[in-house]
Amino acid sequence: MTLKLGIPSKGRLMADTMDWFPTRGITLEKTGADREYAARAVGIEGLDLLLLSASEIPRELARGRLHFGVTGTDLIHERLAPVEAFVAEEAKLGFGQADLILAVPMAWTDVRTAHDLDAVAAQFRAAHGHRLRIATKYHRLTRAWLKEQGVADYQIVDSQGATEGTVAAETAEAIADITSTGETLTANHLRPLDEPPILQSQATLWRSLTAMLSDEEQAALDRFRVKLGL
Ligand SMILES: Nc1ncnc2c1ncn2[C@@H]1O[C@H](COP(=O)(O)OP(=O)(O)OP(=O)(O)O)[C@@H](O)[C@H]1O
Ligand SMILES: O=P(O)(O)OC[C@H]1O[C@H](OP(=O)(O)OP(=O)(O)O)[C@H](O)[C@@H]1O
Repeated sequence: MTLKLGIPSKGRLMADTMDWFPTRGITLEKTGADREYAARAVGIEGLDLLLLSASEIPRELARGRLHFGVTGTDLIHERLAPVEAFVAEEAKLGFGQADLILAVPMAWTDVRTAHDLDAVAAQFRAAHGHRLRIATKYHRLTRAWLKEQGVADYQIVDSQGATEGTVAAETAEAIADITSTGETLTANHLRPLDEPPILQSQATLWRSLTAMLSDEEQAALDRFRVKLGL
């Protein structure tokens, strides 16, 4: 058996990951056809490279099917609890920075803080016949943050993409999502609450704490960490 490293299979996160490893002496190369999810690592023995969905990497690390994985802090914290039971952070990679925030319509000029949101949420059900809806794919992190802030009268609406569009589509009144430049929020007439982010995320290299290791894999793991200067 060989050591398994999972990296995001598409987009900026994959490109930036492929640029980061050569700076540490390991080259990651796509192999096969253009759209084939196949790749290999050059410059290190006994390391299999797997291209996976960024959002599935946390689960594969937790199940011990990957020894190492690159994905965002947001996805790890959303999907694994407690994080430290499943993975150890090996290196922050310095890209993929984004904040998980809660945003409301720009027109809600008097909703600036979590406290304001709580006041609106409390009145919302009486006025509209249903609880205030918050669209997000970050269910766990959003619920935990709202609880901490004392906001109770809301419901989560699942949104796996184009979350900023849900307010205009009238399937939610507020959203919790990742933002970096803020352009998507502005374009969709949304504004983050004046609160620190729910979570600050960046692309990170994680090591599985649950993967069983043969002697051979342990040796490959040690070589990998030394090569990366970890
Ligand atoms: N605008 C952004 N700027 C910086 N990082 C971002 C941005 N949007 C998403 N990310 C980060 O990229 C990572 C992966 O996000 P992405 O949405 O591509 O995953 P995914 O949709 O789960 O992937 P897949 O479609 O393969 O399942 C997350 O950790 C996220 O924080
Ligand atoms: O603040 P900004 O720079 O505008 O970036 C924010 C956007 O980036 C991400 O979407 P992405 O395109 O990665 O896909 P998604 O909608 O599937 O999450 C995120 O979900 C926001 O929609």
